[in-house]
Amino acid sequence: MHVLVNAAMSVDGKLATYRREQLRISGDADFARVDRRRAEADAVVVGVGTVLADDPSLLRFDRERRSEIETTGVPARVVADSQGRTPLDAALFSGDAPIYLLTSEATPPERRDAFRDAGAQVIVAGTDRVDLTDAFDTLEHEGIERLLVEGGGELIFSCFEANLVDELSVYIGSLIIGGRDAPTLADGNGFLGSFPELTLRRVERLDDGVVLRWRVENEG
Ligand SMILES: NC(=O)C1=CN([C@@H]2O[C@H](COP(=O)(O)OP(=O)(O)OC[C@H]3O[C@@H](n4cnc5c(N)ncnc54)[C@H](OP(=O)(O)O)[C@@H]3O)[C@@H](O)[C@H]2O)C=CC1
Ligand SMILES: Nc1nc(O)c(N)c(N[C@@H]2O[C@H](COP(=O)(O)O)[C@@H](O)[C@H]2O)n1
Repeated sequence: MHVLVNAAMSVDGKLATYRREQLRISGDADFARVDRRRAEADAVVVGVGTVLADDPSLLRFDRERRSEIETTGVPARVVADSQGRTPLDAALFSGDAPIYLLTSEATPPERRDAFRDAGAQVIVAGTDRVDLTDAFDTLEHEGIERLLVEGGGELIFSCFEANLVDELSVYIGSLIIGGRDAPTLADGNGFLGSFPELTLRRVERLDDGVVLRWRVENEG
């Protein structure tokens, strides 16, 4: 499986304000670039924090790009949600794209059934928190080869921590958001001593910002 993390952040590294409300950081050209990345993906994944904050549908993608790469259908939508906090009326449950709920044993069986009834395929990996390595393996067995991780900061950190990321692209918008409690590109507990190693591959000016793309030098 190839895992690309893509997000938009301010100059000071924030994904949103301290209120954790959805914020438009990308300009039109960058949103068009994101649509192309989604079109190239088999699935797009977000954390439940993003679902609760943004209620994304994740259905926007460049259909022409998708047909150019001869991929049919709609990219699947995936949520990492250890305790089953995703609302059953979330926008993710609308539309035809397949939905995967990655969860843990902490979600009661009846709640898992409710997600199935709402149309999701439920993947249980981990005891208290989603074990992303196991969950991504299961997605791969389901035929997902190209996975786009959109955030937020907690999920992105965990993907790096589990050594699951192959590429990172970040749009840096020309604004300062500030706030010690605002989500950043990689939150979690933070690394100490051993940091993920990145190689800068591309720098592109877009809208009033810049897109940077790195390859991640994974261990092993
Ligand atoms: N600018 C941008 O490009 C983007 C911005 N955002 C913004 O980011 C903010 C949300 O980010 P954030 O609060 O970090 O939330 P996330 O979307 O990263 O979701 C985090 C939650 O996911 C659940 N989760 C399940 N398994 C794992 C795991 N293994 N590792 C980490 N998390 C896991 C956890 O909740 P639980 O334990 O209950 O399962 C956790 O609290 C919003 O403000 C949103 O607008 C989001 C995406 C892109
Ligand atoms: N690339 C990017 N730039 C921004 O400025 C953003 N706010 C986001 N947010 C992500 O897009 C999701 C919403 O997508 P849809 O409206 O459903 O198409 C949101 O949940 C974040 O993951 N991304």
